[in-house]
Amino acid sequence: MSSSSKPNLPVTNAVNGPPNADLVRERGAASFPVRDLTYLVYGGQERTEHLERIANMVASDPVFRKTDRFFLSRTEQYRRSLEKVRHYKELIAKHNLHSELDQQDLRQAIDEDLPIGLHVGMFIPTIVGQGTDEQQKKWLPLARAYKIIGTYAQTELGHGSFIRGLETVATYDKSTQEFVLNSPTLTATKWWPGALGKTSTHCVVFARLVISDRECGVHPFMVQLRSLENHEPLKGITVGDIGPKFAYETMDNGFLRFDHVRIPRDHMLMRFAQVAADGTYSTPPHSKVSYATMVFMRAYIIGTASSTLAKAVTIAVRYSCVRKQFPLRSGEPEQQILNYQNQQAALFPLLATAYAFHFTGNYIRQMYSDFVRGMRAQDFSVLPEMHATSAGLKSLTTWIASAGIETCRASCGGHGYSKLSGLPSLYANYIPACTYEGDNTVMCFQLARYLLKLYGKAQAKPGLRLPGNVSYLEKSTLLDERCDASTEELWLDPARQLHAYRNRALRLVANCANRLVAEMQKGKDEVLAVEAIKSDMVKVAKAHSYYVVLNNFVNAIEQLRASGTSTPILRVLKTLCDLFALHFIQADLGDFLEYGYLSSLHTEPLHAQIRRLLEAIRPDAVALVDAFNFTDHALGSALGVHNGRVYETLFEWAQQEPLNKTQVAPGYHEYIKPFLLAKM
Ligand SMILES: CC(C)(COP(=O)(O)OP(=O)(O)OC[C@H]1O[C@@H](n2cnc3c(N)ncnc32)[C@H](O)[C@@H]1OP(=O)(O)O)[C@@H](O)C(=O)NCCC(=O)NCCSC(=O)CCCCCCCCCCCCCCC(=O)O
Ligand SMILES: Cc1cc2nc3c(=O)[nH]c(=O)nc-3n(C[C@H](O)[C@H](O)[C@H](O)COP(=O)(O)OP(=O)(O)OC[C@H]3O[C@@H](n4cnc5c(N)ncnc54)[C@H](O)[C@@H]3O)c2cc1C
Repeated sequence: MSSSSKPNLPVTNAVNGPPNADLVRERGAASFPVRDLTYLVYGGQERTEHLERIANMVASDPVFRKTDRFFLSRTEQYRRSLEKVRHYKELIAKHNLHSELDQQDLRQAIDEDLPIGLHVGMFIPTIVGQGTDEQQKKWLPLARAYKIIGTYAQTELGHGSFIRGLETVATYDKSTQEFVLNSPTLTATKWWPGALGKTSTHCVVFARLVISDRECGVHPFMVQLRSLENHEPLKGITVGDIGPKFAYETMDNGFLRFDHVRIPRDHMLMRFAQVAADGTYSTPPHSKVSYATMVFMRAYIIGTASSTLAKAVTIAVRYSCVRKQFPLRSGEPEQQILNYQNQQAALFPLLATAYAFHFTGNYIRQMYSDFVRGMRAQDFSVLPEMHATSAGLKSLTTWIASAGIETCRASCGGHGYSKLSGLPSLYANYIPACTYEGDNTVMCFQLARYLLKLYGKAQAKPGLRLPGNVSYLEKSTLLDERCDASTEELWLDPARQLHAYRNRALRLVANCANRLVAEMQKGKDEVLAVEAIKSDMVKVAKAHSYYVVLNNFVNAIEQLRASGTSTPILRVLKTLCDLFALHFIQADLGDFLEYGYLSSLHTEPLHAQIRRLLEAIRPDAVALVDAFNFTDHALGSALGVHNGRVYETLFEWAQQEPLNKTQVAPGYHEYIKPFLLAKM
């Protein structure tokens, strides 16, 4: 079956001409209507078409071009991203894109780490989440109109993960009703906040509140950094860019120091904790409520893992259909490299994962909006589950997506190493997601700690009912159960797949809990006992998060079946879900073998079934990446162009290399000529 209708996307940046014949053939052979899968991914036909209109507008606008980015200096890249911000604002006005969703769609289509990312992603959400109604009334209209530009300044030179260790101080001065912000040490310098260095006029600063020598913990404060007239830093403020990074060149990550800077009392964001004029402090209803913006951002990051990985896979799969190496037998035509099993084994599990993470993103969005609804009604009961689940999923998804991009790059051979493939910058710009918004390992401890607590409670109180995704912790009898998937067919049963993931997670939690007790029996207190099981805690968090991802994928397919989704789409999603489930068992086989859950009786059919799934996906591979519907602009890759004119595009883009501006190399006269022409 061919696609039901053609995607309405322009082929920008790629070299025009007849499309690559192999890609055309692959597209014609898809077993499902590609367009319908696109609608499913983006939430329906109307929404897809709306996104396409915005994507087309961006892709055809020269201000948003990306093809020159590799040839610009850091400063030029920063300037270009500011130019894009200005143009983004012009387009909002010109096309009446005043809703938040429209603006988000436009930013996503621009597809660059713009220096307003923190403004919309953390500054505004912190005002919304932590500001009183009056504070919101004062700052939100200014922020939304970009009359002020803000960021989120929490991390310091000396501390990032350990928030309670932050050193910036906000001392309340009752006599003037002001807070005095100060950076008492070098390590108190704010360091890393995006757009802090050169762009922001304001920021939310996290500082330890001190009232009459009493420490009241870390709280958020609104601080103006730069003049709104001439952008000069205000008195007492030292601010600048932190210098070269692994990538992320368009973003001015910054440093910031305060020398006794005074701000009015109503500049502390006081929705949950308050300081009265006389210095009376009212504690927040939950001690971690001021961390809520981070939870929001982690949920957002989980949502973007799918699209980022999907981009890398789209590039690698399309290229692998165009690229040919070796005939199988002499005299035969050369093979598309995607026909090789090893290439499929590298790329198809990542394709399956990109779809799996799509449903994880939907799940966490839903969980987050339930949590916000609760918070508005002063109900913080969901916070621990929300925090733990998002911390674990943020870690698992960003780790897999980062490693996956690199796998895609390596799968493109030499051309993958060219920046023109788009993959090196995709990787370099994405990997900090494993660090920012909570170092992944540190985040895993949070989830593991939550699971260990619940497991302990369930052990102590048989019959206790735990919430959905963690309810397996109640069932210690599960530990005695073994896998019974002794045929290839049985491995396709979602109940058996989920059983394996649940069993592994429970085993690791139980094992960790036992080790904790054993360490304490050896004489360690709880703190030191936890230190002795930390690497196991990371495994626990990952195992649980894998289970959550698979459970959501399985549930999503069931819901789609119930809502009448067509058989060809259900079939292909089920194949992807199976591959996701079986691949990650294969990848962590040791976990399952170690406790005798699996034996070679099960592993042989497991491996065989995975090979069959790779074969089943092969004819649909191009259609499955096409369904993500990326424009050439979004991919920014000569290897991933929709029309498959890979070599033509690579050749043309390489001509832009500044070294090619002259036939004779710069430096020839000084450095090459002397030895070439030297007498022997
Ligand atoms: C969690 C910590 C590691 C530890 O915190 P503490 O030391 O304070 O706590 P304890 O370990 O003692 O735990 C006590 C207790 O509290 C629980 N807890 C902890 N945190 C939370 C929480 N958040 N919610 C609920 N509960 C919490 C904990 O579990 C314990 O419970 P029990 O006692 O019951 O066991 C903490 O210190 C921490 O979070 N550290 C990590 C620091 C961090 O994440 N920093 C982030 C800085 S900001 C940043 O990095 C920004 C990066 C942004 C990068 C740019 C992104 C791209 C821009 C995109 C823009 C998107 C725009 C949006 C889209 C668009 O519109 O375009
Ligand atoms: C590109 C980028 C953008 C950023 N943007 C912002 C921003 O806008 N605003 C902002 O405030 N911050 C920002 N940050 C900072 C970021 O949030 C922190 O770097 C991050 O939270 C990690 O903290 P850290 O640097 O202190 O790491 P560290 O905690 O020093 O981690 C170093 C190592 O120590 C390990 N470790 C730490 N604690 C423990 C422990 N208790 N037990 C065992 N191991 C441990 C970690 O696992 C890691 O391997 C950004 C960072 C980057 C890279």
